[in-house]
Amino acid sequence: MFIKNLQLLSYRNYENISINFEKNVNVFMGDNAQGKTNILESIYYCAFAKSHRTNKDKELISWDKERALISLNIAKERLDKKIDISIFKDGKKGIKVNSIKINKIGELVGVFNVVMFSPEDLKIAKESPGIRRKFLDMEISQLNKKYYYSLVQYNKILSERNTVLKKNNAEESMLDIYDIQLSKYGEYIIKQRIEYLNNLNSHGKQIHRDITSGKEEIEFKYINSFKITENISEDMLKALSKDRKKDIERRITNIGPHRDDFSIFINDMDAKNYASQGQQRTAVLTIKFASLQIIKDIMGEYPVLLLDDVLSELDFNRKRYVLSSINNIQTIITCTGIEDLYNYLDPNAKVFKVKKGAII
Ligand SMILES: Nc1ncnc2c1ncn2[C@@H]1O[C@H](COP(=O)(O)OP(=O)(O)OP(=O)(O)O)[C@@H](O)[C@H]1O
Repeated sequence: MFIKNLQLLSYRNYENISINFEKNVNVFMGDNAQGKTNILESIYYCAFAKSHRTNKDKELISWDKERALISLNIAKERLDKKIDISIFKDGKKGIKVNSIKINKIGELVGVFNVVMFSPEDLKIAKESPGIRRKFLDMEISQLNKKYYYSLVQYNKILSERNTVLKKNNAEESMLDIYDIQLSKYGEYIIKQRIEYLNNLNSHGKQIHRDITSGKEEIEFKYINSFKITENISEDMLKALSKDRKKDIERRITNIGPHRDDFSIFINDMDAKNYASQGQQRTAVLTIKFASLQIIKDIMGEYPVLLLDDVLSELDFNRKRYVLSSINNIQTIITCTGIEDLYNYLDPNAKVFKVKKGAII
């Protein structure tokens, strides 16, 4: 799939712009704080109805305006799609797909697939488990609606369970009901995450060898917050029951997929503790390129790749790997200069200059 056109109205520092994209490589070049990331952010928003860098939608609306509008025209192999999103100051949003209003975000997720690589993604390799869970949840949700809905349900039940735990004298009969429901959704979530990591291993291992010229082996391993066997929902139910006293004491649910994690091993060493910054960056690059392949396998076509200011941080070989691996993948790159990319850039690449919310 590829984006044909993007229109922004009152979106951050864009008053009213329309951009026609090249099918392959598009580069947005400009000094800092001119509006390059804002373009990628608005595209990402059309995939998840969420910004990649803020939870406060209000920030996306131009300061002196009441409403922002994003319109994205996408060419897909089967049927072209048009996504229109209005974001209002009071936190509400209106979403249309092919001019038909949708009521649930779940109906949007998966319509348009995207893989974003931004400097914040380095946190996947080195920071807390929540970042890695978020990565898994976003990636799997865009491939599998049932996963998205299961996650929404799981989080709702979890929050209700935690509310009961926060009361003095937690009502145990309520906890019994929540435990059964959590275990049912929990099993599905864990199974899908493990399957995703299997896919990440099957693509990522070769990609990582290619990027590191065979010097490094990578492996991804799911880490459960409780012991699992063939029957995960039963295991989870038992673990919740075993931890009930602790949960009541601490007033929070201590096990479940909301506490799981995954490890990245590079040459059998946990990247979180032992990898250099360069190795962590390469591991994330591998994850992103493997994600592209997983989406292609499942959805039948490549997603759009968004590279936000990450090329300048990569060394010569990695930069070359990226730019030689994006044939047939629409890629939108932001950077402050392209001198060092010229030799590898697709000759048909379209270069846009961004200056103070205007595109040249
Ligand atoms: N709600 C808003 N209304 C108007 N302008 C905004 C709003 N939010 C952010 N901006 C402006 O957008 C600009 C930042 O844009 P962006 O984050 O896309 O920068 P960038 O070109 O990617 O820069 P860098 O290279 O530093 O990452 C700033 O000038 C900021 O003042």
